[in-house]
Amino acid sequence: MAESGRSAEPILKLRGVSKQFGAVQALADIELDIHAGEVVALVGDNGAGKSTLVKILAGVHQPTAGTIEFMGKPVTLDSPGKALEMGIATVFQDLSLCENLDVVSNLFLGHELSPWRLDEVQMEVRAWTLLRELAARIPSVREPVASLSGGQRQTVAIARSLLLDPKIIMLDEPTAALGVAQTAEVLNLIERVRDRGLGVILISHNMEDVRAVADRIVVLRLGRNNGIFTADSSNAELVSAITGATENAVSRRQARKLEETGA
Ligand SMILES: Nc1ncnc2c1ncn2[C@@H]1O[C@H](COP(=O)(O)OP(=O)(O)OP(=O)(O)O)[C@@H](O)[C@H]1O
Repeated sequence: MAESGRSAEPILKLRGVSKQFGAVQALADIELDIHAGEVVALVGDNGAGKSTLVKILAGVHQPTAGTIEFMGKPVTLDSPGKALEMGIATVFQDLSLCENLDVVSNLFLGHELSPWRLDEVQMEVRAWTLLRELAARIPSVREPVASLSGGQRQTVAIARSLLLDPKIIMLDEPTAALGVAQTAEVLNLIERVRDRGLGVILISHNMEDVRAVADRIVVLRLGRNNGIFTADSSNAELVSAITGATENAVSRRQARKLEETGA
């Protein structure tokens, strides 16, 4: 649970954040810190409150209680535009890409460099530069998005968010439905985004992916914080924090292994 000796103030700090939908308490008393240059995985079972938390940070939902501080100041994220403007970008699972448009057009959709005279060359150069910096494997920026793989689409969606120069990027299940190679591509990309100094919030059900890139793993259970872990934590510890059960298939397998090795 230690914060690995980090001295810098978090970019994003949530304290006592709660959200009620009528009689349903979706989130209760949530604490979350996100620092520059770290990947924080947000994990939890179905209904744990991950989506609700993401939507609060994306300005879609307003919390019913609690405070959100961004760069040391209390803020109100009362619309998606406000969150983006402040520097919190979200890549939702649907990616919101235009299939028939090419990569450059998708990257600059809605924020073309010059609204009066679209400078195609400038946009293309900027697109290439960014994708090269991210070591993204996109065959051509003039390729329509429809012909790209799942991993490449995720890359385009992430790159598009980066053009707004955010401080925090939230990725909602970025590797869901991706194959092994494409997943590796997206995980590499997440590391590059972290190396650019952004705080990354990764929502994922896949513990292997989470362990591969996350600096900290924040577990939510039934709308509450249920522990903060690192990639070194055992699978059994994580599973029991997620499910609330200390006795489960993973812990039994682990106990058997320990017995066999005599450790
Ligand atoms: N708009 C809403 N109206 C009423 N209840 C809601 C609403 N959104 C979420 N909830 C409830 O809040 C709780 C948390 O849901 P949430 O979708 O945030 O969980 P989750 O961790 O994202 O789950 P999943 O992995 O299934 O998406 C659930 O009990 C859910 O039914």
